[in-house]
Order: sequence, then structure tokens, then C-alpha cells
Amino acid sequence: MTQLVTTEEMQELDQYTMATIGLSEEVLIERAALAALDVLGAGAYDLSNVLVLVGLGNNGADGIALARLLHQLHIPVSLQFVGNANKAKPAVKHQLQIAEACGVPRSEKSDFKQASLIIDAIFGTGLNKDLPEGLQKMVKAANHIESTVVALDLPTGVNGTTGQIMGAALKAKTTISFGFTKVGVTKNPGKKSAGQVLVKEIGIVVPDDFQFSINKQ
Ligand SMILES: NC(=O)C1=CN([C@@H]2O[C@H](COP(=O)(O)OP(=O)(O)OC[C@H]3O[C@@H](n4cnc5c(N)ncnc54)[C@H](O)[C@@H]3O)[C@@H](O)[C@H]2O)[C@@H](O)CC1
Ligand SMILES: [K+]
Repeated sequence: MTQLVTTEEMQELDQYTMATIGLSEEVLIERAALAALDVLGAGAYDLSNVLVLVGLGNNGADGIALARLLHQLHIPVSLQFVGNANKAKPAVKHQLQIAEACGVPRSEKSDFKQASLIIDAIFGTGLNKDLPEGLQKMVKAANHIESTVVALDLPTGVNGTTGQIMGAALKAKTTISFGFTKVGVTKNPGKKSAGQVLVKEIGIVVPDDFQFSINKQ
């Protein structure tokens, strides 16, 4: 049985886990990255040249932590920021400091064709409006060359609640849902962008009296 959540419910559960239970944001990010590493390590992906596309929110922080874990396993990986890294959330800046201290390479502008695997860590549950035009172009270009994409939590551009495409969406081979599957990846057109959806436990705690808006399926 799968429990689906809206992005609002997921945000509420993230907050409860951090503010009430006391698990730190950093622990959740590390667990998300370890969960993704688990999926990548299972052997179904070409890890000869991994490119992690990083956004300015916590989805990006998950991506940077994953890049560090890959780098420490001597897997060729580089990070590319989408947007101005100076405007990133504190968790992203912190992950970036750690990644830089570990020597994770950063690329400014990558040729997607060169990447054996693209990790989508641009937007997750925080997406609340259409992608900026420049990013829509980038997403369309990546989809056009049919690179293999693994999306962290949600494919960038998919509304996690409605399944709507917010201007454009990266087409993933696999989407790794952290904690719970977001209902948007079960509804078209979001479903098509998500590919195979896997759910990974990261330590999210659900209050006893929490009412999910969607019944288990
Ligand atoms: N405690 C947490 O919040 C956790 C979050 N996690 C990860 O963090 C993600 C959610 O992180 P965030 O809430 O930081 O959000 P995102 O990283 O999805 O997005 C970043 C921010 O971009 C802004 N934004 C939204 N739509 C935009 C648009 N179209 N153009 C420009 N800017 C836009 C919003 O301010 C949003 O907060 C999850 O999907 C998951 O991957 C996990 O690390 C687990 C713990
Ligand atoms: K993503």
C-alpha cells in the first residue's frame, strides 16, 4: 500500500520532523542523499560521468550532498548550479562548503551530451510557479537529447500536487521520492515526466493524529 501526499502535506511533515521531533535539516539532507546513492549504486545506471544540476533550495542541497558521496566513492561527478548560487538557501551554501572542502568539481556550463547520467536536483516540493524562461529552454534541450535523468524527489517542473507541468519539465527515467510519493507524479502529465517512481525512507515522522488527504492506495 502506498501513501500519497500533496506537497503541502510533505512540507508539513518535514517541518514536524525538524521542529517538533528535533531531527536536523542536515540529517534529512544526508539521508536523502544516501537514499539516492543506494538507488544509483544498484547498477542500473552508467556512472562514468555524472552531472548534478543543482537549484537554490533544499532539493539542490540533496543534490550537492549526493555529489559529495559519489565523489568520495571516486565516481566522476560534477556540480552545475542553475541560478545564482549566492542567492541559495543556507542549507545549500552549507552543503556547497562541504563539497568544496572535499574537492567536488563544479562546472559552469556543461554539455549534457557528455554526461552519462544527469541528476535533477533543481526543484522539488518548493516549486510554486512556472520555471523561469531560461530554465524552460534548458529543460527542453535536455529532453531533446534524451539524456538519462534521475530526479530527486520530483522531476523539475512537475507540480507535486496536481501533476501539472509548470512551463516545462525534465523527463526522468527514475524519480526517487523522499519519505512519500508526491501525488503529482501519479497524475498525467507529471506521471509521464517521472518515469519509474521509487520511494525511499529518510526518517520523516508522522504525528499520530495526522490526516492524509488521500487514502492509501
Ligand atoms: N526539511 C526539508 O525541507 C527537507 C527537504 N528536502 C528536499 O528539499 C526539497 C524542498 O526544498 P525547498 O522547500 O527548499 O524547495 P525547492 O528546492 O523545491 O525550491 C527552492 C525554492 O525556489 C523557489 N521557487 C519555487 N518555484 C520557483 C520558480 N518557478 N522559479 C524560481 N524560484 C522558485 C521557492 O522559494 C522554493 O522554496 C524537497 O523536494 C526535498 O528534495 C529533503 O532534503 C528532506 C528534508
Ligand atoms: K528535482
